[in-house]
Amino acid sequence: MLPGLLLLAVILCGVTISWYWAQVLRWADGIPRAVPSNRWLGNIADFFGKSPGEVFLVLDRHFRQHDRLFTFRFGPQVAIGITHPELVQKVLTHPDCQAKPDVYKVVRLPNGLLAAKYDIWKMHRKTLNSTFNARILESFVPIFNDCSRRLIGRLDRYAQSGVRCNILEYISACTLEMISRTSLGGKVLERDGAQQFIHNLEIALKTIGVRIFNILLHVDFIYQFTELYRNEMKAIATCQQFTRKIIQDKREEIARLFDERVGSNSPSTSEPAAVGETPHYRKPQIFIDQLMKIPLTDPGARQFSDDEISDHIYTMIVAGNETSATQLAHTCLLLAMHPAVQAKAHAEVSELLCTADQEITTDLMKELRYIECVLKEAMRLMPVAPIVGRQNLAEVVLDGHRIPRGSIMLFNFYALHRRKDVWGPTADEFDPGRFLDEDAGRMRHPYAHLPFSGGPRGCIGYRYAMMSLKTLLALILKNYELTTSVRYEDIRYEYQISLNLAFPHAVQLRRRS
Ligand code: HEM
Repeated sequence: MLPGLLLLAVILCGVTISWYWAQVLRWADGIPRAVPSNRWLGNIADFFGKSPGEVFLVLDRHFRQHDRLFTFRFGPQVAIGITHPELVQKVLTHPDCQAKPDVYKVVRLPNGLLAAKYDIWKMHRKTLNSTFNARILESFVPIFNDCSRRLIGRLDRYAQSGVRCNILEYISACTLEMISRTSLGGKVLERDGAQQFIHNLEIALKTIGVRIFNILLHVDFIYQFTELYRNEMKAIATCQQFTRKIIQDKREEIARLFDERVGSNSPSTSEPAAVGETPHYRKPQIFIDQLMKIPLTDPGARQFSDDEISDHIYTMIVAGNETSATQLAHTCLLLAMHPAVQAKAHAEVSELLCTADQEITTDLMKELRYIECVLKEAMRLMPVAPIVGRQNLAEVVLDGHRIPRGSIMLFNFYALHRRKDVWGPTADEFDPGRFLDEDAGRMRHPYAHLPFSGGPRGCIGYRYAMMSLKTLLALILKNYELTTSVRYEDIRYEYQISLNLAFPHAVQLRRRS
């Protein structure tokens, strides 16, 4: 009798839950579904037990199979894949779709732009936009040049020995130096504890990459019992000790400068030139200084706390270093695989740069048009941040479907960048020339090429990235010819914190005379 009643209770529960799910998810019924999909589990089987690289391939397949939008189901949780440039634009620019899904919390920087909740993000983004203006970025040009030259020096031993080199390792060290110097100051890597800081930063970044692809580790209760968690906490504590000291020193320095200035009434060398003079900063406008001076330069803005400053600095490092380094390493590999394109890019650099040690100024960067096309094309084919997510804070209507508040929307820029209806039959080929064709550019949908995402929550550092990467690529090509034995058709991906390769970026370097 009792087992019979229990069975009946289980069946009733199952039917009730099933009915309830069906009611809750009714809004999604008219939207095409990713298949195969199980009635109860949805698409979980498609993702379960797969490596991050395999998850990426599954996502790519689903996004390519749907022209406009579709749903994934993970049990009762629904995510909407947005595939058509028109809808991508609508969502990314929609004022009610600027929040991020919960998964971003693994970044652990609640005040940083990348992962902040909508209200915090809105307030901070408005203030931080000014710290990336054209004049401030121009003040970083000497740092971009200096770091790029140091990279060229470090690569020289590979050119001399002819040994293959994993160019990503060297580029990563260089972009970390750039971002550290522009966000924390010129001498930051000479401070006590700098090597430990770099080492622990790498641990913290790798942890984000591991955790983000393991759904079980998203549950804080489970994660806190793992060794990964303990290592992450130790790494974060060491990094924070390092930056806290810098913040403290900076606060004292700024207070001292302010007192001196009030006393002597003299202008600071780091202030912009007076009206009528060339608008140009005489020394790099370091990010941490900008954050601390905000209440001085904008009396309406409130002062950031130490925690907020720390989160903003780490966010710039997390969002800016690995992405820039990996993107440039992909570009170098693509150029090594395509000698004719490399020759054309080198010809442009040779024409514009008379000597190997000529400074790459902002004016010169504007003239490096083909180099820009090469970078854009590499970002199209191998975008390092291909999957991003948004959550809507109010109902939105997409293609006539009412998407309820709190839904998760996913974008796959890798699939978007290879749509044949946008990019033509050669969509999978590496052809930077397609960005030179202005007519074709005008015809193309503005949201068909989104390596930096788009809308108000797109990358704040895209101009910084383009300037630093142009400088690096121009100097690499001026000094070296790149070759590789890796074939374009053999490219396989691994997904870490960014879209990486399943094998090293192995290139051979030959010094150009
Ligand atoms: C090739 C280099 C880069 C690529 C491909 C890239 C790409 C992206 C993408 C796709 C997003 C949107 C992420 C999302 O919505 O989840 C993003 C956001 C962001 N990026 Fe970049 N990025 C690059 C370099 C940089 C640099 C150099 C910095 C800083 C110096 C930076 C700082 C940020 C920040 C702070 C955000 C969050 C913006 C917000 O939510 O308001 N990025 N980036």
